[in-house]
Amino acid sequence: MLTTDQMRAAEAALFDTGVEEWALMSQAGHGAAQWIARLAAGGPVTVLCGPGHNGGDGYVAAAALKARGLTVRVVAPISPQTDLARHAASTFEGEVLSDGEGLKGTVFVDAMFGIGLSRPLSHEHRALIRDLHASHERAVALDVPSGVDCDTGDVVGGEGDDVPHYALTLAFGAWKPAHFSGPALATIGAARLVDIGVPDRDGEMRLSLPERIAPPAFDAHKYTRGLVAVVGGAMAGASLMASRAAALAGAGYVKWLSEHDHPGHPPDLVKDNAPLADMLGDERIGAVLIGPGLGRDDTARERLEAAVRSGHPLVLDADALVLLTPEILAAETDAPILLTPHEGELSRLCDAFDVAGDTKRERALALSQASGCAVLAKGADTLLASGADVRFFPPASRWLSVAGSGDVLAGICTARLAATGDAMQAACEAVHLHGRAARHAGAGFTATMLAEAVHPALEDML
Ligand SMILES: NC(=O)C1=CN([C@@H]2O[C@H](COP(=O)(O)OP(=O)(O)OC[C@H]3O[C@@H](n4cnc5c(N)ncnc54)[C@H](O)[C@@H]3O)[C@@H](O)[C@H]2O)[C@@H](O)CC1
Ligand SMILES: [K+]
Repeated sequence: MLTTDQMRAAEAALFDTGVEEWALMSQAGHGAAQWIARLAAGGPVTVLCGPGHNGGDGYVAAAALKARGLTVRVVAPISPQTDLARHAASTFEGEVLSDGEGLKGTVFVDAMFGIGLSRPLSHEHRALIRDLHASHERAVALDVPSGVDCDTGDVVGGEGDDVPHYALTLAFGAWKPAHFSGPALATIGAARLVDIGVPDRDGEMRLSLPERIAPPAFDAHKYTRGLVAVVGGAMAGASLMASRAAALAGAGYVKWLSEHDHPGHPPDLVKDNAPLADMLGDERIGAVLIGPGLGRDDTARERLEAAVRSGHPLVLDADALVLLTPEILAAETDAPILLTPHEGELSRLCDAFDVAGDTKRERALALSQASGCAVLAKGADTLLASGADVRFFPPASRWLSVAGSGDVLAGICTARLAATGDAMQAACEAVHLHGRAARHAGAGFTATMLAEAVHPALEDML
């Protein structure tokens, strides 16, 4: 995944090796045409071409679609402004209109602006896009929906609903942050990457895709598979649900360290209510979760301090994130710590650690660097920051926006942390397991149902 500046640098590096600009544009346009042809299924296509190279890609796609025998019209409210874009336009031998008056068709292709967008869309351009969107059955955006800032996913000078919804967005050469984060997520639709020959380097920002989870080793026993300790608090239900999710996410043994009882306590979950510091002294513990249902009073703070002092790998969620301060973390050892804040908790933590950022990515990175912890910033556009690295995730089921969903995720994170010993790997595996579990749980599920669905999700990922 590349920012606009990194994308331009990657292209420049390719040109330095002798690759022609036209070769890139040609690959982008032809690659796009293949996708558009599928969506058009023989129906008419209208391509809205802008003045720059995004428009150039549009002309190339239009010519390729026409060569396939489709009816293709180009709408170009601004003529091409560079030699390359003019050359691309010259390859399209069909009808070029200056407005979209009365046009109807199957697919509307938005090739107005890409990474070169430099100011808000004019009212005329916004209206043109809206009208073409309405008069076609499906819409495809080339690189990004026009009007979206590639680096942030913000709508430049507008709100999320100023940009219509696209069935498909075709990213050229590399993902941009806008494809997986920010308000643009509501408009992007399915995102697909079109290869234009930009090499895949091991960059700091990447899209995380599900990888196989390692099954237990042949000589595994419950402790080597991961002993998870879930610290409970005043509201026992939340930590109980997290314990259940941890157990189904592959932990060998889950201990519920709770002073309170709960009627839903299953027989296969060991509960221990000896003094917390004693219980956390168990060397065999692979990872500790604290936060769900913890409470925010002095007792809760003492339990959090004991968990941090224990030196075990940690997942801090919910109330633990409300209580956390740099002073509490000062007791930290070298053990990995994963913070799992939602947007409100992330803001609070940024205040507590005295860091700031314009975007969620920048805030999560700043918090990770200030705290030394990995930061899994949850939400519709979940992302993970660790040191300088950022991982984005494909969008998950919207039904995950239910109370207790975060407790389940925290439980899964802790099981994976106990199994892998690596906060970044654990968080990536957990996000995919959580998303997969939501698919198994279907629609309108509760958090308890989601926790149970972690079981078939794990099987999918083996
Ligand atoms: N360099 C290349 O050869 C390649 C370029 N590619 C395509 O080229 C795009 C980037 O091309 P450009 O750098 O030309 O940028 P764009 O085509 O995104 O837009 C730049 C043009 O739009 C104008 N503009 C920007 N914002 C405007 C606004 N709000 N209202 C009116 N005019 C506005 C600028 O003055 C400029 O003429 C990528 O998104 C991608 O689609 C890729 O296909 C890869 C290859
Ligand atoms: K576009």
